Parts: sequence; C-alpha cells; structure tokens
Amino acid sequence: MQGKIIKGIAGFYYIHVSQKGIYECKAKGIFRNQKIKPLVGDNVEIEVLDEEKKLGNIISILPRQNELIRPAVANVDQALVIFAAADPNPNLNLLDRFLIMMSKQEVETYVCFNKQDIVTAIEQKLLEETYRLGGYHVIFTSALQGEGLQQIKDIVKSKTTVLAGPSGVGKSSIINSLIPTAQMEVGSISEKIKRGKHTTRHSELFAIDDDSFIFDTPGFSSLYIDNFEKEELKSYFPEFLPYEEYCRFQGCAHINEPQCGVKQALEEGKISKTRYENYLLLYNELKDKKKY
Ligand SMILES: Nc1nc2c(ncn2[C@@H]2O[C@H](COP(=O)(O)OP(=O)(O)OP(=O)(O)O)[C@@H](O)[C@H]2O)c(=O)[nH]1
Ligand SMILES: [Zn+2]
Repeated sequence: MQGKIIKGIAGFYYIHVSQKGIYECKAKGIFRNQKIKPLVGDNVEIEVLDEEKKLGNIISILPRQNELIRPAVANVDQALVIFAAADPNPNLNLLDRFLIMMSKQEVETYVCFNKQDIVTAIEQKLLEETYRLGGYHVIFTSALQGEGLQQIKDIVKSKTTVLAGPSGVGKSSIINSLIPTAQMEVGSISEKIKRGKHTTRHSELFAIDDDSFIFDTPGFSSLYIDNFEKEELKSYFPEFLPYEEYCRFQGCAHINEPQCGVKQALEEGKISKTRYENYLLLYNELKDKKKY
C-alpha cells in the first residue's frame, strides 16, 4: 500500500493513505536497505500490521522529485509565502530572504499579501509591482472578507505546497478557509502523538484532499542566508538583469562601482528601492561572514 509521510516524530512516521486514513509506522530496515532517512513529503510503500489500530511499517521510499534542506521536506511542487499587507507591516527583508532560499532550491514561489482590506489601492500597487518586477506571482487576499481565496485554492490544488509566513498575518484564517477538514486532521494526528511526551512543534503536511498537501513551515521569524557566495546574490534579484549590460565592469556587484546600470535604473525608479536595499543588506551580511 502506498502513502505519503505527513509527519515524523521520535522514530514514528504518520502516513496519509488515500481513502484510508493515517497509519502510524516505523521505518524498519530503510536505513539499511536504502541508506536514506525518510522525510516528511516522501511517498512510501507500507505494510499494514494492524488495520484496526492503523499501524504498519515503511518498507520502501519511492524516488523523490526533489528534497529541500530548509525546510526539510521532499516532493515539493511550489511555495506560498503569506504576509499581511499591513498590521503587522510586512517585513520585506524577511520576505526576500525566504524568496532567495526557495529560489536557490529551485522552488517556484507565490507571494500572498493578506489583509488587503486595510490598505489603500496605492499601497497595494506598490507591493504588487515590487514583487512582480522580481519575477514572482503576487496575489492579494482578505481572509476577513473572503476575498481572493479562490486564487489560493487554485494554486494549491493537486500540489504539495510549502506554506510560510510570520505570526499574525492571517495564515491560520486562510488555511482554515481552504480546508474545513484541517482542524479535524490536526486533531486526529495529535491524538496519536499525545501518547508520546514530545510537545515541541514539528513540521507536518496537511492533506487538503487526496492529492493536495500543505507543508506548514515552522520557525519563520528569522532566516539566515548561508551556503552562499556574495557574488551569487545578484542572480536572485532577476529585476537587475536587464540593466546589467549597462554596467561598465564585468562582474559588477552594483554597489560601489562607477557607471553601474543597476544603480542608474534604481535612480530612475525602474528598480524597487526596497529590493535594492535588501540586496545591499544581504550582500554585506555575506561579506562580513566571510571574515571569520
Ligand atoms: N483586517 C483583516 N484582518 C485579518 C485578516 N485575516 C486575518 N485577520 C486577523 O488577523 C489576526 C491574526 O489572524 P490569524 O489567522 O490568527 O493569523 P496567523 O498568521 O495564523 O497568526 P498566528 O496564529 O499567530 O500564527 C486575527 O485577529 C484575524 O482576525 C484579513 O484579511 N483582514
Ligand atoms: Zn552594476
């Protein structure tokens, strides 16, 4: 029988099996036979030991479509990052860090600004342009007024989506509006987990339906960009690209160099000031790290 790992905790894996429910499994022999550790998101073959108690063993891991390191999850199709357009004001530096992290792992990302109802059309347009120029799909929602939620439904349909966003932006409101069964499922998983003494928050997949999953990313308050050369950073700001041919120096970092096409475009308002400032900040962060 095949299913998907939706949670792993203390040597137990919780496997979502279409039409059947959730099985609690151990991964006997997997390390030995396949030399890989099961990840949340893995599609696996299980043998059922007790159908009534929904217990079993993972016997093999099916080939992975991809494997993210941060967050640790397999078979991801895309990411959706949610910020509030206001209240709390979006921390765009944190947003850019997330976008870079996903882009480095080759995961396509949708940017959602919730609480559309409390910003002006002008504020909305500014946010929209900033990220559209950066090559992202930008959507606006109001979970409160039920606006834009169909777009999110369409995006997550039949996909596995990494969902991220800081606290207080309306993430729970959005998830709950999408998945009336979400609370139910969470409940049934936590019932099983209560038996263990582990209470810390673990990452897990929520099944929206049989082939749509959401991976709720924990710990989003700070993201550290590492394993990165500062020279590489500019390629994660695709809106710079059209202006780089006007830079005098090849390999221009667009910082202190004279005759820089990117800085010129910035002055002319063709590149977002916020995005450029975040670039500078991250560049210096990477530069300083190298000194140690
Ligand atoms: N004005 C407005 N308020 C919203 C909207 N969506 C959510 N809120 C409010 O924002 C607050 C936070 O919403 P939650 O859904 O709990 O946000 P969260 O991101 O899950 O926050 P945590 O539970 O802290 O992770 C609540 O008071 C909601 O009523 C929206 O679209 N517009
Ligand atoms: Zn330049």
